[in-house]
Amino acid sequence: MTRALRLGTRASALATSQSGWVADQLRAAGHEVELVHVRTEGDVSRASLSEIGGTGVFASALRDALRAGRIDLAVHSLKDLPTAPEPGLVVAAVPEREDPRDVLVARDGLTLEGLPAGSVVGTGSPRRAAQLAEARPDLVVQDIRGNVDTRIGLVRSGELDAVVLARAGLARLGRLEEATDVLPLETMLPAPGQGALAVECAEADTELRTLLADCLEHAPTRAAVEAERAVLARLEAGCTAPVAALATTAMTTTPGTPSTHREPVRDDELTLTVFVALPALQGRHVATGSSAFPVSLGRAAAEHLLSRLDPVDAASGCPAGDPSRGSLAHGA
Ligand SMILES: NCc1[nH]cc(CCC(=O)O)c1CC(=O)O
Repeated sequence: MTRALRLGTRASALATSQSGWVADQLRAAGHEVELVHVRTEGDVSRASLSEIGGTGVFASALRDALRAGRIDLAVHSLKDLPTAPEPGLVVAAVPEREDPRDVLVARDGLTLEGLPAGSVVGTGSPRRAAQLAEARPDLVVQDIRGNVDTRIGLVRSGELDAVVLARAGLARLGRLEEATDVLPLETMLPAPGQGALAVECAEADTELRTLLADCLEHAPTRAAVEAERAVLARLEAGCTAPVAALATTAMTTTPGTPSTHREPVRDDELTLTVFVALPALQGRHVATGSSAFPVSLGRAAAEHLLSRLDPVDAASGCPAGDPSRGSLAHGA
């Protein structure tokens, strides 16, 4: 294939770095790649993620550009991608995932344990807020928005004592040394898909799909994120809730993996840990299954958690009396 590939990217530092990495991989395989900047509502709006539609705000403009044929491929943070399949488009490749853990960026090099009671920790993510409240009920969690630079700036300016960020994002920005603590998985389970990228193109572009899969696909990561996203797809129907999920195979071993997350020894086995903090359903669940059927594993884990709900409300996936509606705000 000799055509020059137009790779659509958001202008943010994180998006540019992720897209640049994918472009470099493709160029190393001998393909010509041009970066095309696309503006999205998620970059422009100062409103909270749930106010501007929750999931998908970062992806929609790139998807419009793909459908219009203005670009050939787009790179998304997998955790920002809605779970519903997008008609006409396909995730042609899921590259090998970065370390999926969250980190703390705190004043004075403090760790989560070292933060004094009453310290103010910023996050815009209900998933992170729920787990912080569990680990350190004596901290004050403050809702924040903005890109990685803005969020770290709130610590540097003294407005906040700390922020929680994805380690992968800092790594991609070359700012990992600013992390003051890597949060263990038993304290802070990441968002489904965290640390992984999705490379999307037109479903009909079979030539490009093959090229992207050959250059970029990492099968163990694909299986893991499919299991994680199947949990999300089953639980997000109708309620705004903090959901964390991480699946690993022997080939995606994460440092600091807790003993509750039984690390599989076989490549064809997937271990999935799920954390949910609905008002009526708090808990963790660990399941193991074949990596050949990741969606079944994820769905079964979600069903197991839902079976703990009141049977009347289990059908909607929402706890009794939960007034919240709309898509799940798992964007960060
Ligand atoms: N919610 C925004 C977002 N989307 C992807 C990343 C980081 C990279 C990744 O997790 O893949 C971040 C920043 C963060 O959560 O700290």
